[in-house]
This record gives sequence, structure tokens and C-alpha cells, in this order.
Amino acid sequence: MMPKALGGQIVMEKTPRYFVTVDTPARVHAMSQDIKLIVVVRDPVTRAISDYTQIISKTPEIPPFERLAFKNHTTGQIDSLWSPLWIGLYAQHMERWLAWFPRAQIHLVSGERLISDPAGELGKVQDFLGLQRIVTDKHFYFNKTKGFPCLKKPEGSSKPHCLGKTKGRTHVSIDPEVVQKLRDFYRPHNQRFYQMAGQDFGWQ
Ligand SMILES: Nc1ncnc2c1ncn2[C@@H]1O[C@H](COP(=O)(O)OS(=O)(=O)O)[C@@H](OP(=O)(O)O)[C@H]1O
Repeated sequence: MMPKALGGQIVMEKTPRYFVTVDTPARVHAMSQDIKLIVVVRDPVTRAISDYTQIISKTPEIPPFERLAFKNHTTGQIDSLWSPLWIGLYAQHMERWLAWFPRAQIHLVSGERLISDPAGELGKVQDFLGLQRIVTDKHFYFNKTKGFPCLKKPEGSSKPHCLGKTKGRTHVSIDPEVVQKLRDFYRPHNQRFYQMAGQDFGWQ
């Protein structure tokens, strides 16, 4: 379903689910072997809480995060198959992609640095895509109220553009003990992911 393009044009498509869907690497490989892949990753614990915040905003009747995160609350056994937690097992997902694509064809973007240093992170994306570095520091300003960077002037518009209301929303508050258990759970997975990535994302 990718649109046709002229020589010199780059076609882009974004579907977060691709990174974690088991059959996708093989299907993408069958479509194009020299495709460039970009993945935005953030601290998996914050990611899970953000995910849950999104789910509960649509289905308020679901059980609390603390209940869904554990298979057995007494033994503290984490339910790693619960989607918000399973998605954060980046090393497992990355492994499936690396069975089909060389590491150099996959570029990892830090979700945290995308907020703290958008121009730096986008500079690396432009290099990865073989583009001239057109987007730089001068294209962004930091909106303190939102806690997010905004574009000073998007193409074709004279007004600044900030991300929508749901970006940078307040997360559901989670029992700190549960957060600590999740940090302990993810630590070895994160370490394995840093090794595959060749970079330390600095998650706690
Ligand atoms: N450009 C950019 N830079 C940094 N962070 C970003 C960006 N776009 C989305 N986000 C954050 O990703 C979280 C999920 O947002 P999404 O737009 O993907 O989906 S949704 O809002 O949950 O439907 C959500 O995280 P939280 O706000 O922490 O819940 C978004 O704020």
C-alpha cells in the first residue's frame, strides 16, 4: 500500500505497531530489502504508564494498572504478556528485526532526547536518511507550559506548531513500589537492548 514515488523522493510510513508485530519484519523485507527503519524508544516503564493512561482515557472501567501489571501480586510476578509491558521488551522485538535487517539499516531515536534536544535527535535522523541537515536548532522553541518543543514555523504556515493536547499529558499516578518492581524487571532487558543498540539510553 506504499504510494509510488519519483526518483529522489522518499516515501515514509509510520506505524508504531510494526516494531512489535511478529510477522512484520519478514513482510517488510519481502517488500524492500534496503528500506531504512526508524524506531523511537523511551524508558519502558514510563512508556507502559503512558500507554495505560491512553487506554484508561478510552475505557475508564478497566482494572487499575497495579492489578494488570502482575500475574500474581503476592509473589510479585510481573505479567510480561500484558501489552503495555510486553511492548517495552525492546530487545526481544529488536532481535526479530535483526534476523532480517542489518543493524546499520535500523536507526534508534531516544524519545527522551526528542523532547530535550529535538534538533540533535533529528540531525541524526537526517544523517541516517542521507539528507542534508536542514532541520536544526533554529526550527524549535521550548514551550515550558507544555514541557515539549514546538516548531517555530512549519512549512506552508506562518504560525508555530505544537503537538496536540494528548502529548505530554499527565500520567496516571502509580504506586512507587510497583514502579520500582517494574524498573527491576526491565533492567536486564534494557541492558541487552543497549548492547544490541550500541548505545546506553540511560533508563533507570
Ligand atoms: N514528537 C514527540 N516527541 C516526544 N514524545 C512524543 C512525540 N509525539 C508523541 N510523543 C509521546 O508519545 C506518547 C504516545 O503518543 P502517541 O501520539 O504515539 O499516541 S497516543 O497519544 O497515545 O495516541 C505520548 O507520551 P505521554 O504524553 O508521556 O503519555 C506522547 O507525548
